[in-house]
Amino acid sequence: MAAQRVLIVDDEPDIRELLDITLSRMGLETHSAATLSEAQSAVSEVIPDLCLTDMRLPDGNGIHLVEYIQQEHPQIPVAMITAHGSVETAISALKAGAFDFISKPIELDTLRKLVSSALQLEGDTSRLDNAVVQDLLGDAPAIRTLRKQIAKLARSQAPVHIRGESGSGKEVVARLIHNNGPRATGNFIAVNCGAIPPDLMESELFGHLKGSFTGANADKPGLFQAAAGGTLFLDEVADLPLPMQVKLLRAIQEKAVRPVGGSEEIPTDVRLLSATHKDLGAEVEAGRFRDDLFYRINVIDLHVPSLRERAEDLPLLARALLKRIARDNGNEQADLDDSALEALGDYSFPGNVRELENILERSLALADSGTISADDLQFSRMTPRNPAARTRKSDREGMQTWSVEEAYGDLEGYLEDIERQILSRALEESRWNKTATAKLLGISFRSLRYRLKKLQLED
Ligand SMILES: Nc1ncnc2c1ncn2[C@@H]1O[C@H](COP(=O)(O)OP(=O)(O)OP(=O)(O)O)[C@@H](O)[C@H]1O
Repeated sequence: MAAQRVLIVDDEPDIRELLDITLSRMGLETHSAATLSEAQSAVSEVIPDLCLTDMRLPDGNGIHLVEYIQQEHPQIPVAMITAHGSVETAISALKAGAFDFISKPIELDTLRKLVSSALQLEGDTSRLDNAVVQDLLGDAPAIRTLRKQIAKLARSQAPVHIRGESGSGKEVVARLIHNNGPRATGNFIAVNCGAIPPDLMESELFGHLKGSFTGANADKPGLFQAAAGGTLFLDEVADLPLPMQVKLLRAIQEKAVRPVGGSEEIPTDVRLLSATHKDLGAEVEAGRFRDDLFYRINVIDLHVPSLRERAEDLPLLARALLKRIARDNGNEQADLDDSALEALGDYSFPGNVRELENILERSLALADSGTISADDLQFSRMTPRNPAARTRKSDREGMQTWSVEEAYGDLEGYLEDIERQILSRALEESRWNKTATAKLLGISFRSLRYRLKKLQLED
């Protein structure tokens, strides 16, 4: 097999030589260029399998080369060589489409790892595209764009922040980025930052040494260590307490973690993906999320559309998910009739695809035959279908606003409708945990139960 080709772009002869020797020892064929214009011609002549470029070149900068390659030969991965500590440059390179960066002075071990992982990216991408279609169901334009972004980002090592409502598929997207990239053979570790008690968080993430606190009976590695060579997915990252945000930022900056009770830092090699259903920018403005951490984890920002934003996908999703559920239950036949599809189309799905799955699972269990009809969906028990027919202005967040005129003739019904919306939103915010919902609304658990029952929101 012909050796893979690497194009080295740097105006310093010493660095070119160092890279040349190291890469040749890895069995690679090297080509070099000292300027931006030389590099652009070499890219078209050599069509390398990888390009390593310095940031500062005598006739331009490396970002231009990244952009040029993205435009002309998007299949070629580019890694940027940056000056020590210049985070801004590294981030601009990643945003422009570089798959990774390495800072000077170049550590040869890091260089070898970077090059090996970049060259593993070569291969049959049609298989990957199929996997993305299968796992991320949908045909709406926003989903098609998302698939393309996933395929591209899977090749990169850049931190990606995934935004989207609860249950919209953020974790599905994170897994696809991991599974289709060079770290696929490593672990994908997902951690829900909102679910770990704050006093255990440091030890969960970074590990602890035996005896470091009561109950620490043995050394325990943390999630960073478990994800080494793979991907760490920080779900609900907005829920990280501020002191923990400082420690996380440090771990990202130093690429090392210090276990609780330890005095030494342990190097880590993880790709960081994160997600939240909150508006992280607004959390920064409100002082609840550190802007320096935001800047580090939000290098690339992906938006997963809510089910409402892609209503045209509903029939396809419902049928495919139902098939999956039926198969898992040992049933071969399952379908939805037109009345069921119409009823689903009328519903707003605050819990998105997860809620759709739950509704279908419950309906299939209730249906007399393998075909689900509108009655089996039992929407009357849980959704305000009739009151929701009132059309009202929506505010920025999609929460409805009230108007006096609309209450005329049915004040009780109107107030109930508003209360129902508030409860649905609070339930969603608290991920359907009723204790947390009651706390959020400042009412007792009993009172919440009573209201859910009264408003037929109980499932
Ligand atoms: N496009 C999709 N195609 C197929 N299944 C999907 C899709 N989107 C979501 N799902 C399914 O919906 C459920 C919820 O998805 P996921 O856990 O990824 O959502 P999430 O946005 O991470 O939720 P949360 O904010 O609650 O963590 C999962 O069972 C997932 O398989």
